[in-house]
Amino acid sequence: MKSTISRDNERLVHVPLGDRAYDILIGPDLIAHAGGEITSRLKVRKAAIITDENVAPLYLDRLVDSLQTDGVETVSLTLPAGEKTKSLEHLTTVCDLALSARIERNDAIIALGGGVIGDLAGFAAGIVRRGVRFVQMPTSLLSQVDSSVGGKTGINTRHGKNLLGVFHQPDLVLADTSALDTLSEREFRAGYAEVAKYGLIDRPDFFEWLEKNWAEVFAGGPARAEAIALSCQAKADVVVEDERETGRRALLNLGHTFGHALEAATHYDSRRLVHGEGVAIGMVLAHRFSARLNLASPDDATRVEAHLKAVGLPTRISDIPGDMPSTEVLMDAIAQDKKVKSGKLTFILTRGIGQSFVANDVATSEVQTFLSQNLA
Ligand SMILES: NC(=O)c1ccc[n+]([C@@H]2O[C@H](COP(=O)([O-])OP(=O)(O)OC[C@H]3O[C@@H](n4cnc5c(N)ncnc54)[C@H](O)[C@@H]3O)[C@@H](O)[C@H]2O)c1
Ligand SMILES: O=C(O)C(=O)C[C@@H](O)[C@H](O)[C@H](O)COP(=O)(O)O
Ligand SMILES: [Zn+2]
Repeated sequence: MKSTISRDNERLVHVPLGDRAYDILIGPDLIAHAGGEITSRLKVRKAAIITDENVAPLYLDRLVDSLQTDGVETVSLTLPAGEKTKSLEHLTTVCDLALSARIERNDAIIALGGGVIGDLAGFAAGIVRRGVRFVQMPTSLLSQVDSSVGGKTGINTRHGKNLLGVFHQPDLVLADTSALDTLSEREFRAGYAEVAKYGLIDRPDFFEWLEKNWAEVFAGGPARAEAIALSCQAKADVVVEDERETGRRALLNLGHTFGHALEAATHYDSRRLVHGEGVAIGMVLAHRFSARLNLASPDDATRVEAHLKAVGLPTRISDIPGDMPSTEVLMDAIAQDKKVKSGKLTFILTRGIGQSFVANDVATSEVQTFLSQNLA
C-alpha cells in the first residue's frame, strides 16, 4: 500500500533551476512517508541509503520500511559520525556500495543525516556513473537550513576543507522537522549560526526577528518551522541566481574563510569545533574585520557577537578549547580557500547588518595583522 502524507504543517520551497529544478519539503514525520514522496516524484526502483552511526539507530529502519512499502529495493551504509568522515576513503566506500548494488542513473543515493553525510553522499551521487539521482534527507538543523540545498558536495583533504567536490543538485529534499527533537543542543546551536547568516547577508529584518524570537526557534513550533523555511528560501534565491558561484553565491560564504581555517587548524576535531561554531566565530571576525577596514561600525560587530553569544555559540577564537592556532597555520589554510583568484584573497565583508558584499583583492597583510591581533 502506498504511504500518504498529511499536508498539515508542511511547507514547500521550490528551487527553479530548469531541468535541475527540485522541491524542498519541510515538515514533521517525513521520514516515515519518504517512500511515497520519492516514488511518486522520481520513480526510482533502488536506493542506496547513506547514514551515520548516530542517525541510523534512530531513523534508518523507519526509512527502509517506508521505501520497501512503496516497492523500492534498498541497501544501506552506516558510517562513523563527524567531520572526518568527509574523506576520500569513505567516498570510495560509498561509490563501491552504489556500484555493487547496481544503482543505475535513475536510481537514487539517499543521504540520511547531517551535512557531513549529505556532502559525502552527494559527491558520490555526482560521480557514480557520472551522476545518479540524489535525495537529501537532512536530519540536523544545519543540513535542513543550508547544506541539503544548492548542490555543493565534497570532502576534505589534508590541504583543507571541501577541496574535492562537484556541484550536483539533489532531485528532492525531504526535511523531517521531527528529527530535530533528537539533535543535541550543541548541534542545534551550530545550525543556528547558518540561520543567522541569512539575516546578516541581506535580510536585516530577519536578523532583527531572530534577535527577538530565537528562544521560540530553539523551543520548536511555528517559529522554528518559519525560520527553516525562510532559510531554505533565502538560500534557494541565491543559488538560482548563481548556481556555480561565479559571483553572488559567494555571499553564502560569510564567516567561512575564517571558519574553515579554524576547522582545519583544529584538525576537524568535533570535540573542539564543529562547522557551525566555526561559522559563528568567522561571522563575528568578518564584522570586526570590516570595522577595522572602516567599512562598517564596530557597533555592528558588537551586536552580532551579542546575539550569537546569547544563544550560546562561541564568538571568539579564544572560546575554542585547547591550544590557540597560530596566525601562520590560519593564513596557510586561508590561502587554500576556493575563492582565491590569481593568488588574491576574496572575503565576504559587510557595510552593516544585512549589508554583506563580496570583496576581491583583500590584502593578505591586512588579514594577517588582523588575525594576529585576534589571537593575542
Ligand atoms: N554543501 C553545503 O552547501 C554545506 C552547507 C553548510 C555546511 N556544509 C557542511 O555540512 C557539515 C556540517 O553539517 P552538520 O552540522 O549537520 O554536521 P554533522 O553531519 O556532523 O551532524 C552533526 C551531528 O549531529 C548528529 N545528528 C544529525 N542528525 C541528528 C538527529 N536528528 N538526531 C541526533 N543526532 C543527529 C550527527 O550524527 C553528528 O554527530 C560540514 O561538513 C559542512 O562543511 C555543507
Ligand atoms: O552553499 C554555499 O554556497 C555555501 O557557501 C554554504 C556554506 O554554508 C557551506 O559551508 C559550504 O559548504 C561552503 O562552501 P565552500 O565552497 O566554501 O566549501
Ligand atoms: Zn557553512
